[in-house]
Amino acid sequence: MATSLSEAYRDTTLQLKHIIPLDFDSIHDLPESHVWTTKDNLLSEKPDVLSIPVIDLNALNATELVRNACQKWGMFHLINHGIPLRLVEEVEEHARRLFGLPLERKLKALRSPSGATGYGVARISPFFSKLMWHEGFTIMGSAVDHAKELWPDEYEEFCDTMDNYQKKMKSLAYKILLLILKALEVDDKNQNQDQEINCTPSFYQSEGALQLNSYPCCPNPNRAVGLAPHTDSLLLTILHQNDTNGLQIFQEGTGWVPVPPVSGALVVNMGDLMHIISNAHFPTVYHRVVPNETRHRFSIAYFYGPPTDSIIAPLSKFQIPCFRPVTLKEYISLKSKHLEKALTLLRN
Ligand SMILES: C=C1C[C@]23C[C@H]1CC[C@H]2[C@@]12CCC[C@@](C)(C(=O)O1)[C@H]2[C@@H]3C(=O)O
Ligand SMILES: O=C(O)CCC(=O)C(=O)O
Ligand SMILES: [Fe+2]
Repeated sequence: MATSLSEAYRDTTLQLKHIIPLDFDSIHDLPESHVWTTKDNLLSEKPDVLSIPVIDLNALNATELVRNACQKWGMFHLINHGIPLRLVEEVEEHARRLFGLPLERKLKALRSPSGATGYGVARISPFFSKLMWHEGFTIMGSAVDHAKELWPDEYEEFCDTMDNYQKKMKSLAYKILLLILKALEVDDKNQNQDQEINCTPSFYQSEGALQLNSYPCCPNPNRAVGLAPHTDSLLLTILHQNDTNGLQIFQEGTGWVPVPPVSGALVVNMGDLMHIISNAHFPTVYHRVVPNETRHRFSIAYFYGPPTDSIIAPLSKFQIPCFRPVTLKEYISLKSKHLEKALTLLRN
């Protein structure tokens, strides 16, 4: 039987400091464990002169807009995406309620040392010597087991909302994937011949994962990091951010560019697998989150990827593939050992 996404993420055992977040409620000064050096966090940030494009999913020229955005940024804001605002707000409210619980309650749903789901710090944490001003909650499939640990008697509404959101995200992600494949000029004729594209129905079987992120107000935001720079591993990520700045993406030659929230829009960014199938035409987005002194940031990220036994390779229209084929399972394992270097290891 194919390995599930959560099993594929279950191969490393972590130290507790790389699982248990800080008790943010009881902290008034930035602890030494969370002080990053200038080199880590103060790379110059550009003012808002550059902005990530806003694309209407129903625009007649959506394919072209997506192609340009993916080539230049690997990212765009999406409007007219069809996800009811009410549902997005409900997910955000549940996230607020969850992270608002006292630490000892949240620890009941702590991710196990070799587990993939539940409450904890970001998975990339062991790669950095300092800890992040962040707490997360990861859902793969049903959230019921962890939700029962948090709220033994009233977990159903949380689970229903998360299920509904994941279902809607999955079909939106599939629509976006088709648009991106079109942008890569995989025409319908090719689609029938192209083995990788023939995999798209199996992409639809993908489980995806949902990550609730919380970045509490930070006493010394200039010396702390919300989420350390990283790229997302799967095909694409669909992100909702509350009305609080913090997300930034790195552009070669420019530096860190802020991605302020656009009301009603969702942020779509390319992940490592899209970089591979596009034969490096689309960058995988290197991004980070900086903390805020007065505002508590929440974000909801949906990671979309094919089943873990799928083979990921540059589309066959690219005659000189710059990456070797890899199964998603193998890629997850490479990434958990080598982080950003995983992609380089696949270069032909
Ligand atoms: C399906 C995914 C995608 C994961 C791992 C797993 C569940 C949690 C996701 C994140 C969320 C936070 C950033 C990241 C880098 C992390 O540390 O955990 C993401 C990672 C990835 O995109 O690699
Ligand atoms: O909070 C954010 O905007 C970023 C979240 C993120 O990068 C992630 O969950 O992978
Ligand atoms: Fe990310």
